[in-house]
Amino acid sequence: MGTQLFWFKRDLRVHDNEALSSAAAMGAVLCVYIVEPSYWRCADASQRQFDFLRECLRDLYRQLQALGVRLHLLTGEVPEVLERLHQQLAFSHLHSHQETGNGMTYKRDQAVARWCAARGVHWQEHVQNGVVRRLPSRDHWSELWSQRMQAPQKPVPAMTTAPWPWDEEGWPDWQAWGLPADTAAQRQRGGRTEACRTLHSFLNERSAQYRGGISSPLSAANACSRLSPYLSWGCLSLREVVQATEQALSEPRLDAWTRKGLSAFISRLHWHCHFMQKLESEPAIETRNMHRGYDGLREDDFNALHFERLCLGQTGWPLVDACVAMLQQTGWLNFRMRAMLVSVAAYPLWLHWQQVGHWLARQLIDYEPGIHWSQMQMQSGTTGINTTRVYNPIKQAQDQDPKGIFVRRWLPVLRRVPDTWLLEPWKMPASVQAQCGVQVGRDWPVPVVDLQEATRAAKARLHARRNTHEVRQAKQPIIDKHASRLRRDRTGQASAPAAQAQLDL
Ligand SMILES: Cc1cc2nc3c(=O)[nH]c(=O)nc-3n(C[C@H](O)[C@H](O)[C@H](O)COP(=O)(O)OP(=O)(O)OC[C@H]3O[C@@H](n4cnc5c(N)ncnc54)[C@H](O)[C@@H]3O)c2cc1C
Repeated sequence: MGTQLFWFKRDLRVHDNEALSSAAAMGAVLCVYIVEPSYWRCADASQRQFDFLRECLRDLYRQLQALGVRLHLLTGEVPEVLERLHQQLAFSHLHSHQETGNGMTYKRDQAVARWCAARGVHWQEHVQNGVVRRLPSRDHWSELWSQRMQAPQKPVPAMTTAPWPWDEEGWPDWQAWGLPADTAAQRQRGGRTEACRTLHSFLNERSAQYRGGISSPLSAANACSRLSPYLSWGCLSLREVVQATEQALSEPRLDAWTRKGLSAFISRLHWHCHFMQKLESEPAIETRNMHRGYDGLREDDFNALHFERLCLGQTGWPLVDACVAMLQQTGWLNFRMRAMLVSVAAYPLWLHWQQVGHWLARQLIDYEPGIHWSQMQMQSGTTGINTTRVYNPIKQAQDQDPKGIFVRRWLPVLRRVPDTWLLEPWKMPASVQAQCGVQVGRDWPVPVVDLQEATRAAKARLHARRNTHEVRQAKQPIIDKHASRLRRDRTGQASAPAAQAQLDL
């Protein structure tokens, strides 16, 4: 066999890396990571993700070094880089994982396939998780997912390497690309070492808080597993997380509360691939409504002021603005708060999901296009197959942050506002404003719309569309293509098949 080229994508680990094991079994391997300027120019990419990736690659470099193999970094568009490399070193096989990425990576992979065909290079794309390429029907998808998750993990392979034909390249300078600077000072650190530490602390120390702790933004940062960025970048395989959790569940002394929490956690790992499968099966949902009957609903009404207030965290609704502040600093939010942000954007602010989705994606260090765009559409009411969920940010604050601890933590300006006015500071009488030193209009914005009125109007517009004959008629094919065939009970256990399962919040 000739030289095997291994192309790391979002699978930044050597353990349980099916594609790497397969390449190593076929001969001497050259391992590359290609930094693609056109990817980083996409509207859903950001410097905080770029910085996180760099940490992942540093860690991967050390993992490979321990195997006597070097990770080579290259910068450029993938087909051009492959062409340059191939001229120096005629590799026979290209190995990678299948990727369910954004529109740019989808087109890039098509270009790579054409390049491989033209050069006679055999491209082996391996399965990475529970997402099935060219899935004919959703009917048996869950069984396939379980089979893949139960398969044995691939051990770290023994490897031989080939001589590298070029000088080593350095890490590219983000600023030199002229892209906006964006760092998240309190974000998680990248790399498998951190990923394993996080998995270990979740399973051994934090999982008792999972049940009951994941909805409030106060407890969620510790109660949630925090594995999302490591799963998105492939520092951990989904299978190893599923199997480690099952191992923890098999511990006879585990209490019932933690057991239920861990079962619910496994059901979310299932949802990880369930949502990604939607984008894999229909890449267009990144750019257009899943249900075309909702086309034109919000597109022409885009309000730049509403969008600016959302992105700056100046909507005037304290829980929303506190979530934006946390997101800017950490690159992470729990599910309920993400859903609330999108609901506020989609209903009272009446913003189309695409611009909001790009902004939110750039904030997230765990950005996973398949989950993200499916969730954006679901929370905006354009899938046509999910119940409309509208989150009232004032009620959410009463339920999830009743003492205002989270809001005051992330919005120092509100620290001296008395509890009575904390959820609606713009209603504070002038005397209270003077007492606490917060002047409405100067220190705190008045919301751009009346929450109740704007939400009522938005729901009415959406429901008017939903109730038309054409929209109802077009629902079934979407259910057939995308809906889960499992109904889950509150613990996340799969039970009887259902036309459309909803995520337990
Ligand atoms: C508008 C919106 C956008 C989102 N964008 C992303 C995204 O880009 N990347 C991403 O990983 N998650 C996304 N989610 C889902 C969810 O919010 C995050 O997975 C979760 O907050 C990550 O934290 P965790 O790993 O601690 O979660 P845990 O509760 O510990 O869950 C473990 C894992 O299960 C998966 N998971 C959990 N909840 C969901 C869900 N609702 N749908 C699909 N998979 C889930 C994730 O892989 C997660 O890492 C989004 C949700 C919404 C509402």
